[in-house]
Amino acid sequence: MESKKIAADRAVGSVKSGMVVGLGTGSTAYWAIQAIGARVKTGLNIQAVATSEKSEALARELDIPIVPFSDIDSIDITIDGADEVDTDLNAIKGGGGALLREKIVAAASRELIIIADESKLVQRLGAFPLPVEVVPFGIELTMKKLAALLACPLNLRQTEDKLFLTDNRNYIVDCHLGAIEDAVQLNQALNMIPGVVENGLFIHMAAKVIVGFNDGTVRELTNT
Ligand SMILES: O=C[C@H](O)[C@H](O)[C@H](O)COP(=O)(O)O
Repeated sequence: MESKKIAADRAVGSVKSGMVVGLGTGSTAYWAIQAIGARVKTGLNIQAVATSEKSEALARELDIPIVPFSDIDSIDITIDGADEVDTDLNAIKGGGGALLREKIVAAASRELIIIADESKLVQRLGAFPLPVEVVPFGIELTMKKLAALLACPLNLRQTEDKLFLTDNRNYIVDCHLGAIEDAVQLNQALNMIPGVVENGLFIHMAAKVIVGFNDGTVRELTNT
């Protein structure tokens, strides 16, 4: 918990009054939303958009002003977690199923900051199963296309005895790829399959990765 929180606290230092802020999803983004909430209570004046129903509910509890997308032109900064991140600042996201909304918000953001504890840092992406969001219609056909492309074990995500549903009422297929050779090509190939809405590869999207370590230190990774 502490290493997630220190990364989140460092990232929230970049949030300034007047900004439109994208709120990420997950147990690391939770700490960023808490830190933003604490600053709102002491006068930080921002507008926010959320990447999941859960993060929106948390933000509202903390009195962070959530605005509809129709009220904003762009997003100044988004702070979000990741399931894996490499030293080129590429990431796998979607362990919590929020990848589609997260990618839409990240793509509309001037700056995406990924926050993570040290366990998320990897040399090569792919040990974490890549989440792919698919529409329920024709799921069997879409999974056959995924199997043909990936040739790896696929899991249609379940929670208890039910299929997991995203906030967009879609399914998640977790793809057990192992080390990904060419993430750019894979990202494109996955999104070409009809029925696939989006996948959890965030390639060349993050401007900065902030990593919290168990010894209490924080490291910032940038591409510059
Ligand atoms: O769908 C969930 C998101 O992509 C999360 O940001 C990601 O799974 C990391 O979550 P956590 O910070 O809980 O490990």
